[in-house]
Amino acid sequence: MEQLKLGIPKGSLESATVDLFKKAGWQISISSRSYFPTIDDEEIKCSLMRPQEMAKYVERGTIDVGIAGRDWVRENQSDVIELCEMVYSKVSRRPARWVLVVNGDSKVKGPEDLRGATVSTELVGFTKRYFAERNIPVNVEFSWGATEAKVVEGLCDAIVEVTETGSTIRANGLRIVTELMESVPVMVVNKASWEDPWKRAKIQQIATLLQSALRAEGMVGLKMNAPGTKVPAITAILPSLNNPTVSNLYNSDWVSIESIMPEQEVRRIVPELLKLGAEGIVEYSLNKII
Ligand SMILES: Nc1ncnc2c1ncn2[C@@H]1O[C@H](COP(=O)(O)OP(=O)(O)OP(=O)(O)O)[C@@H](O)[C@H]1O
Ligand SMILES: O=P(O)(O)OC[C@H]1O[C@H](OP(=O)(O)OP(=O)(O)O)[C@H](O)[C@@H]1O
Ligand SMILES: [Mg+2]
Repeated sequence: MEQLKLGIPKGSLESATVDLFKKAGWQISISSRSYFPTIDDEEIKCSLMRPQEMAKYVERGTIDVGIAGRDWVRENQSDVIELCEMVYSKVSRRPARWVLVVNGDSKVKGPEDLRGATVSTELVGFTKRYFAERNIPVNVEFSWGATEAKVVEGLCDAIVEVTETGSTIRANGLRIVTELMESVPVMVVNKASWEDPWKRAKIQQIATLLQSALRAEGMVGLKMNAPGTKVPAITAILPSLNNPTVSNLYNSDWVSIESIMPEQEVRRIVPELLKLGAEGIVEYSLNKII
């Protein structure tokens, strides 16, 4: 039987990725010391890999497809297909940002003020390219982690670090000078695997379902009954993906109206719907929007 080799990012994105697969319809279980998670789909074989190395293994064909932050895919400059992006992070649904950071009391206003300075980061290649493109000579030093502490301790003049909520930067009394790049998880595919019809179909199945699970987040369905005469007024104010669905109620001049919308719109729209004569309003949650 054919099998698709799939790389799951170990570390910051690990549990968010497993949660997303669950919403998409696959149960992945990771036992504590094994690097080969089990998945309830015999057509897939999972491996846990560091996102820093994911694109390299995809390029070589060790795995067919992997999920890793775009930051590390760029850093590696690997020859892979970046099939799609998926906007999720460690704790939120916002992109992670790589930022240039200095001490709160530093006088640095922009990257140009860092001529001759030492910049510490895990993302060495990208950071070197960033300063070189701007003709700013800096000494970029590789950091194994806990990078924020280095600028606090005076081991460097600035750092380039990833931030999501900003709480690490705040907790260390640091200041963002500028943003260098936004990063979201991307699905990267081996070029030969993409030419294999079976693998391509399987990869597309996974990508579609992951995307549709993400798309459904924060969205709800709203359904109501209303007098037929009110359809123009109600549909005019009702948010929807395309257009609301309107269907006839049996033996009645009332209709049923149904629409998909962001959950936060509901509290605004319900009083207006009631004013327009809607009744029996039902809100329901969605698993996927395909
Ligand atoms: N706090 C965060 N919020 C959102 N994304 C993050 C966060 N930290 C890391 N990432 C993303 O996760 C991926 C891996 O990050 P990173 O290189 O920091 O490794 P890690 O998984 O956090 O492991 P480690 O604990 O060694 O730092 C990157 O693509 C990065 O953009
Ligand atoms: O803006 P925030 O939400 O505070 O996130 C930023 C922090 O998250 C990452 O650390 P991680 O959790 O990967 O721990 P690490 O020190 O092991 O890298 C990153 O290296 C920052 O330190
Ligand atoms: Mg980290």
